[in-house]
Amino acid sequence: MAGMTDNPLLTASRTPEDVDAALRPKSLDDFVGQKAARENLRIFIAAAKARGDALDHVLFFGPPGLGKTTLAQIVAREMGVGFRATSGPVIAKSGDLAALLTNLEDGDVLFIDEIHRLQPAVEEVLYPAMEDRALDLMIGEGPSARSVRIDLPRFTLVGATTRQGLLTTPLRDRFGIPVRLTFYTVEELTSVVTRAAGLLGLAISPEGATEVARRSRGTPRIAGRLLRRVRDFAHAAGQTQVDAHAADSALNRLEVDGLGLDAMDRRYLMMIADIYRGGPVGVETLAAGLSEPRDTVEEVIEPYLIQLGLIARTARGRCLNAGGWKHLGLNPPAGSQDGLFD
Ligand SMILES: Nc1ncnc2c1ncn2[C@@H]1O[C@H](COP(=O)(O)OP(=O)(O)OP(=O)(O)O)[C@@H](O)[C@H]1O
Ligand SMILES: [Mg+2]
Repeated sequence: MAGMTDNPLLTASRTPEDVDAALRPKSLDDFVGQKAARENLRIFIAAAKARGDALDHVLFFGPPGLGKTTLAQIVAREMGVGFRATSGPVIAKSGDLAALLTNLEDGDVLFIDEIHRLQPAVEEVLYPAMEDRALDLMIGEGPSARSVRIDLPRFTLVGATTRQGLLTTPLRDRFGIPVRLTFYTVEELTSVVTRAAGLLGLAISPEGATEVARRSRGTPRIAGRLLRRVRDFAHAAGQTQVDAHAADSALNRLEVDGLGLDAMDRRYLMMIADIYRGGPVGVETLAAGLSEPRDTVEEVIEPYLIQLGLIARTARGRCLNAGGWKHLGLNPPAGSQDGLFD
């Protein structure tokens, strides 16, 4: 499993993943929120264990930072099996995947992050592996070439993706347990923040925890990051406990507004409001204007703004909703798409 990175004391330089690892829940009981997904997984895991079988293949999908990697690790731990991790872009050739598969031990979880980015030739190796626990290898070349089928150990493929829509149908269909992760409620994030503060040894009042939760974009990873920065400001100010006021002033200094939107979110909203009079405007145009890849705009920026109802994705492009104008403190122009005549 994650092994060394689980212990922050053993890692000198911390990548963002290591920082995440310190706060990662280790069991389904520790995992806050996503109640339906959690309870279903609990049942499927118990049933597979009772049958003495591997768990069916699981696909986690949803915006970044909601707990896909965390849940993949928890699945392996709750099943009591080994955890091997890789990611779509890292597997260059079908031979690499074949090697990974043949080296699995009975029951192992093979985690493929960013599974929508697998090469087509690599993906084809997965089909028989997932369906029949078999690998089809070509031996020899030319007219004498023949295909040999090799049996694989029982295993569970756990895939994660921020873009379920980019998965091919044959791949998507081979996951018996698709799990959609959704943004967390403020209440759930308050638990996440309180738990994380405990792990960080930081004293925080319930109101302080709620303030951080409210402004974390529905995302545990952001809650963890903001909490660390709030802790830094509190230390600098010599405060021993973070209360609502301390959290609020720290978050203001981080330019995180009352809805949890950051500078990039506001630039995005301002661009639609200011330059495109509320839209509709195409996502490519917005991405170019923000100097951000289109993927980032669609996967990271937009989902939460849509969830808040500030913008809408329409066939002709993105539009600012009444709530979006209001959040910017602006009035929609007369005759705009939204609000006045709807
Ligand atoms: N339900 C939860 N309770 C507490 N902490 C959580 C929860 N879900 C996620 N976290 C924390 O949020 C951080 C990000 O989680 P994780 O890495 O699993 O997200 P992800 O969905 O895999 O993101 P990405 O799409 O970027 O890979 C981790 O530090 C993890 O500990
Ligand atoms: Mg992840």
